[in-house]
Amino acid sequence: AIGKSFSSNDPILQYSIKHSVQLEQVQKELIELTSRKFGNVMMGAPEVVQLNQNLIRAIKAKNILDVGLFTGYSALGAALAVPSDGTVVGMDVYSEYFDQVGDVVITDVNLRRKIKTFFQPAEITMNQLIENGTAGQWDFCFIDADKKNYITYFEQCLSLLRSGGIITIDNVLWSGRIVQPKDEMDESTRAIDDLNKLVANDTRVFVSLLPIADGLTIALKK
Ligand SMILES: C[S@@+](CC[C@H](N)C(=O)[O-])C[C@H]1O[C@@H](n2cnc3c(N)ncnc32)[C@H](O)[C@@H]1O
Repeated sequence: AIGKSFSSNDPILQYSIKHSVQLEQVQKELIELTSRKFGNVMMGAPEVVQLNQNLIRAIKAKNILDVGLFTGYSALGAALAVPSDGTVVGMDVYSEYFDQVGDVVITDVNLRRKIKTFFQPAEITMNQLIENGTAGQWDFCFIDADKKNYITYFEQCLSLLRSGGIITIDNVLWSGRIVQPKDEMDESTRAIDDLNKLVANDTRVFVSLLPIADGLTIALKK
């Protein structure tokens, strides 16, 4: 039953969603406008974003990195879960998606001001955060951008996180393509497989790989 709840009719998955996912009005509006303008293929699954929110609440996270902003669904979830002085750094190479959706539906100023956007390659933004002396000061990081840079993002997030902070990584099962023979994999599949192998053997983190949605890894920094 691997797949996002948006695109799978699996009855057990739909039962799980029906008995757990709770969306605020602003999240429903963001999903609706994203689907209408850009489709929902790139959008984070509600079950993943809500799990992120619950992890954020559990560790009392305040400072969040959102690697792959798109229209803002995962960033909005994080902004709803952090306290009023929390910050969510949203990173994307394109501003159009967020300009046309997140910025339109997130009208509550207290919510909107928590989200800071950086429209350039995420690798550059995170290098700047490291150069600015904020390594070790971030609480939670969601990696959901271009797959070929996943190992780079994992290393940067690990530098930026405090001990006890959490990284979640989306699409680690890549619609099941992850179990193909290595020589049949395309560049993205290979990059995700390389990351999965690295994380599984990484003594700097405690790890879980959950087969929910398109596969989600949870890595807790020791
Ligand atoms: C799967 S979408 C993110 C979905 C989002 N997290 C959500 O919950 O809806 C991936 C995003 O990564 C962005 N992206 C691609 N390459 C990037 C890069 N080098 N740096 C930052 N963002 C990038 C894409 O433009 C796209 O908007």
